[in-house]
This record gives sequence, structure tokens and C-alpha cells, in this order.
Amino acid sequence: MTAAARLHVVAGILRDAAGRVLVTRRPAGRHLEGLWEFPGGKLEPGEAPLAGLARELAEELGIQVREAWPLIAVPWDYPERRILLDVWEVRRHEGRPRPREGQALAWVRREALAGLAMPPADRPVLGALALPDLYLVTPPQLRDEAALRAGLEKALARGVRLVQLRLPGAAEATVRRLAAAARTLCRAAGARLLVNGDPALAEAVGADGVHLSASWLRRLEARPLPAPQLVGASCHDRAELARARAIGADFAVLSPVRPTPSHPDAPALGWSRFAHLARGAGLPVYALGGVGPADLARARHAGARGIAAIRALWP
Ligand SMILES: Nc1nc2c([nH]c(=O)n2[C@H]2C[C@H](O)[C@@H](COP(=O)(O)OP(=O)(O)OP(=O)(O)O)O2)c(=O)[nH]1
Ligand SMILES: [Mg+2]
Repeated sequence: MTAAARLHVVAGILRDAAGRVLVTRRPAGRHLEGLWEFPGGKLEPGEAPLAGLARELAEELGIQVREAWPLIAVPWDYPERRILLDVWEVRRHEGRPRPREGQALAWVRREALAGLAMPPADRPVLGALALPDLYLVTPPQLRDEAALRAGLEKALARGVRLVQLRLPGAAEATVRRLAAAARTLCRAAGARLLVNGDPALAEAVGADGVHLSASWLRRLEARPLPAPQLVGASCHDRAELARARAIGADFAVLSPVRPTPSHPDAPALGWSRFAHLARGAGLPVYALGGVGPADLARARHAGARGIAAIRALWP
């Protein structure tokens, strides 16, 4: 069965003023009855995903979707049906959501969603929601601890909540020393720190996870660290994205979107190629390469979970 033969389901993430997320309960007598879900339903033949989302949310909640961007599309196989769960974040809508089909409705804090009984296809969706918009990668030449602290403090103060310590070619002792300093600062700010390279070293230094280079990704047959530790992976094409998903990585970084001074010879993907690859990846994908926070809306509309950057995020 091809991807096109899957039942295409569109669902929406709606937030209230306090940032809580709307979930509704699947009625008795239906597939996965009684479980909480994100409102939505099956696309009609020939219908575009955004049009289907707007129709479903009008039918189920009585609201008009004005703007939405894709969050993640999860291919999932239930014994009785195969679906593509295509989840969108609703950015703007009109009307207050009301249960128009008698379904139970609740606004839940993002952190509390994991405690609800939801369909298994929704697990990767919760993972995508838990990731931040910005992913800071440290500058490659950085070896000085004071410089690391100064830069990191500023970046964290500006709202960065996910950091990759990347020290290509550094001695293990240097990685250990700088990771210890970075870990203290990140913990204090409620940010997560990933160390680029060997998963065993990332774990040994007490990081929140590992970021796999493309060569590490090639070498691994399975996810190197268990949840809740994070596993990110550097990808440049469809095959690497497929591998990241196959080993159960939490997210990928896809680059280069634009030409960059650090990789002048690498052919840039451009946004339309990026969008094509990210939409089919089945895991959250950050856009990297000549992008910064100013590109966030564009990246999100192209299906990125957010943007990753060195220069644009390093103070
Ligand atoms: N809406 C929604 N469906 C989900 C989620 N997670 C998940 O596995 N599903 C599955 C359950 C169903 O098999 C399928 C949605 O199909 P459905 O029958 O509810 O679609 P619908 O709203 O168009 O229902 P209907 O008009 O046919 O009654 O997707 C989710 O978060 N939201
Ligand atoms: Mg539905």
C-alpha cells in the first residue's frame, strides 16, 4: 500500500489565551472510542488539507480557520486502518469552539497532554509540541569557557530553550569541561542541552540528549538514548531523514536551506524543496543554513518545526 492509499486525517491544534490546547473526546461506537484527540477528521476525495481542516473544525466546533501552518504529519498503522495524521497549528480563527457533535471538550496545558488517554498516533504530535521554535548551535571554533558562558547567558535570556553544544575536532576533555558549564546555565534557564557527537559522551556529561551528525546517524541501527533524553539528527536529504525517523530520533535538522559562508559549496535546498522533504519526514524538522528568527513564520509555513542557527542565534 502506498502513502497515497492511507486515510488522510487532518487535525488542528487550537490554543486559548492561556496557551492551553483544545482536545475533544471520541464518541462511543467509533474507531478509538473514548480517547482524547485533536479535533479534525478525514479529508474528502480531492480536498486540500487546509480546506479539509477548515471544514472539519467548522463542522465539529463551529469556528472559522483563518490561518494555520503544518506541525507534523505522522504515518500510522492501526490494525484496522492506516492513516496519515496530518496535524496543523491554527494561528488565527474566528468564533469560540463549541462541541457541535455532543463531544466532550477540554482545554489542557501542553505539559498535561501526555497524561491523557490519546491514540498512539498522537505520541509524535506531543513530541513536536514539546519542542521550541528556536534551536541554537554553538559556533564551531568556540573553546573558551568564559566566551561560552557569556554567549549562552545572553541567548538564554533572549528565550532560547534548546541548545546544541557542537565542538568539531575538540578533545574529549574540552567537550566535558564546556558541557559541564553549559549544562549548569541551561538547567537554570529551563533549557535543554544536547551534545553533538558520541551518544555515550553526551550521556556521561549529563546532557539532556545527543545531536547526531550525519556520520553518527549512518552508524546507528537504533535510537542511542532512551526517552526522555532527546535525540536530534543532522540530515541533508530524504534518505537521511528516513534514517532519522527509522531509528526513532525526536527531530531532525535539514540543511542547508540557503547558501552559508560556512558551507559555500553545499547546494542550497531552497524553501520549496525544504517544504517537500519536511512534509514527508514524519518527524519534526528544523530548518538550518542561512536562516534566523526572522525566517520563523516562513519556515513554519514550509512545514519546519522551527529554525536552527549558529550566527543568527549566537549573541
Ligand atoms: N481527529 C483526529 N483523529 C485522530 C487523531 N489521532 C488518531 O489516531 N486519529 C484517527 C482516529 C480515526 O481513525 C481517524 C479520524 O477519523 P474519523 O472517523 O474520526 O474522522 P471524521 O471526524 O471525519 O469522522 P466521520 O465524519 O467519518 O464520523 O484518525 C487525532 O488526534 N484527531
Ligand atoms: Mg473527527
